[in-house]
Amino acid sequence: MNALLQTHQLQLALPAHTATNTLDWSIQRGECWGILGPNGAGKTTLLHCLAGLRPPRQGELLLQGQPLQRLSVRQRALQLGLLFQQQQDEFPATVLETALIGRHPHLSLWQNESPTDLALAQQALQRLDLLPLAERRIQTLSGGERQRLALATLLTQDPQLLLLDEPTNHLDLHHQISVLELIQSEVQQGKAAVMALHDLNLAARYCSHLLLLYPDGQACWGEKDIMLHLPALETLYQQPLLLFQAEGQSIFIPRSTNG
Ligand SMILES: Nc1ncnc2c1ncn2[C@@H]1O[C@H](COP(=O)(O)OP(=O)(O)OP(=O)(O)O)[C@@H](O)[C@H]1O
Repeated sequence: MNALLQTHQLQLALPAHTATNTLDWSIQRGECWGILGPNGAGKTTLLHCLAGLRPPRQGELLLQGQPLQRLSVRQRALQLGLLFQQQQDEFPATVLETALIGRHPHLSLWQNESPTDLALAQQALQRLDLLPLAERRIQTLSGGERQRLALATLLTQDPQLLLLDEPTNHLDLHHQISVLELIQSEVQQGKAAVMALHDLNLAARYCSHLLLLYPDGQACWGEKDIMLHLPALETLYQQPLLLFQAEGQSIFIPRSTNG
């Protein structure tokens, strides 16, 4: 079976990425990948590269076996969707209108949204606890509500591969868990997700696989249980950590660096 996304000999076009290693990575249906690394390591750049928004320094990306660069923007958007780290709201629109943008790749140029498109957007808003706000202007939303709307728009788009840049940004504890469980349930239905995360404990709990990205461009990747190696994580973050087990989960706590 084809991987949803494959990279061959990939290197990101970042000046700090001086390592000669290349990324030969394969993302299969049913996998939930976490990208871990310190600020500036290149997690966002990697996600943008996987989405076809930034060319790599070298290498090739295959989306369901097709070279990504040869696919049109619409063909890409039918197969993958990207949640940006920050949302840009330049035009006035309601919550429902914004969720419906997710249907645009599925419509021809002058085609209006159908009742099915509307139902998909409403279902996505419902899953993100936003249906009561459907007619609200997006400029009036709180940070967490706006983040949940971005996720609802992505669910309305319904791509096979979800690329998520810090999906728990701005979310309270309850919504962090509900959003990650929602992503997990999408993956269990045969999609795949790749998400940049800063919370090691959420990554340990919700990801099946991890990619550790170092500031010089070195990377290692594999199944979560192999990658959650304390010394490797301490080197990655340049931060001593304590490791506990609770209810079968690994819990990482940063140690004080003040002696
Ligand atoms: N357009 C740009 N011009 C110059 N430098 C850039 C540009 N975009 C990204 N960078 C630099 O590339 C590096 C990687 O940025 P990126 O946003 O991918 O990191 P990140 O791992 O996602 O970081 P964070 O955890 O802080 O979100 C950073 O040092 C950043 O300053």
